[in-house]
Amino acid sequence: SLLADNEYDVTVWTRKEEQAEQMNRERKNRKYTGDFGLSERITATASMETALTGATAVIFAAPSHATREVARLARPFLDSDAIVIHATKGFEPETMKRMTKVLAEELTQIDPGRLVVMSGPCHAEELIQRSPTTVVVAADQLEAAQRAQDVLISPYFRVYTNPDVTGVELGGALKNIIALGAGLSDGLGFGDNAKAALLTRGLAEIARLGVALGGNALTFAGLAGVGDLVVTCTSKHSRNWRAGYMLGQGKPLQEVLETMGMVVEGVKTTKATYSLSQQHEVSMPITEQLHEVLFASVEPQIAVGRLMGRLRTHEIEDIALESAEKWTL
Ligand SMILES: NC(=O)C1=CN([C@@H]2O[C@H](COP(=O)(O)OP(=O)(O)OC[C@H]3O[C@@H](n4cnc5c(N)ncnc54)[C@H](O)[C@@H]3O)[C@@H](O)[C@H]2O)C=CC1
Ligand SMILES: O=C(CO)COP(=O)(O)O
Repeated sequence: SLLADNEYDVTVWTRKEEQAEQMNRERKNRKYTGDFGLSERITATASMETALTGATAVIFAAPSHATREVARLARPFLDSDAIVIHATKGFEPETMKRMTKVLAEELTQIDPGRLVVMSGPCHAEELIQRSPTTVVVAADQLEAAQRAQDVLISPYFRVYTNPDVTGVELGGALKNIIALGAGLSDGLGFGDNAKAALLTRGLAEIARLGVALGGNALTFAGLAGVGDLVVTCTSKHSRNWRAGYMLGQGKPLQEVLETMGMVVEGVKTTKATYSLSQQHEVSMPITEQLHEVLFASVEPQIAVGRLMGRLRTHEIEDIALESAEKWTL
């Protein structure tokens, strides 16, 4: 809808023929955006060839576990000059690869430096209402990020550029873990103090892993870091928060995922991130305890006790070290 407002003709690809037919017939995407009317500029199709023939800009927005499969379907029809943007927030589950890596491996006709990631605080439910929204686009090549910015920017959608592809992708993926934790905290009946703690200490561990994997620390203070963390931990639209809330109320994971019926990226991301943190020897206590709750049947209350009872430590190690003389560390 944003692109249609920007006066582009838009083709939405969906794997389900009946969904494409319903969208074209009723001019609504009932399951996902309810009664919101779709612009005449939008057409849906289940044919990748129809979707991509003549396309100058392509946005991949499948869940992370499906991105490789969708990219493989797209490869034969994608023009090598097209600007390719992805909006997926997660890792490939088995390989723990970031989405630009997966796309680079599959879309071999596209120069990897021109692959763009879009991330930041943006719930579709609000964007479709044209509520003011800001995001960041990152690519190795500035010209690619600027082309994406050009296509997407609108009076209600402000788009910033950033050269830090790694940081922007990691911020978008890792915030989902903390959103699960924030939901869980609310589901357990804890207050705003607990949620603020999760957000702040969550950001600290996101940035620790992000920097270890090559991201810029400042990116995590931006839209793809703290911005997305705030929206996803506090919004009623957040699926990850809602899933966490149900877990906090004592529902088993399988039941939570079935009730949601939509992708909850944070679950698979917790597994992948826990492995990455072990591999890179980065301390991620919140991720570790959430991993225990999700995959080792540890009771949330026990996990909270373990987090609160950890060995006492400095808030910011670097500042403590700078003050070593004063403090005689
Ligand atoms: N919903 C939102 O506001 C935002 C979502 N995202 C990201 O976008 C990605 C998708 O999320 P949503 O659209 O919200 O999820 P969703 O669960 O609402 O929709 C996912 C769509 O992907 C389709 N799909 C699932 N497996 C597929 C496969 N193997 N091949 C083709 N299509 C497949 C489903 O049929 C469904 O239409 C996620 O990575 C999410 O983090 C990013 C920013 C905002
Ligand atoms: O990434 C999002 C908003 O920026 C969507 O988050 P949820 O998956 O938690 O709904």
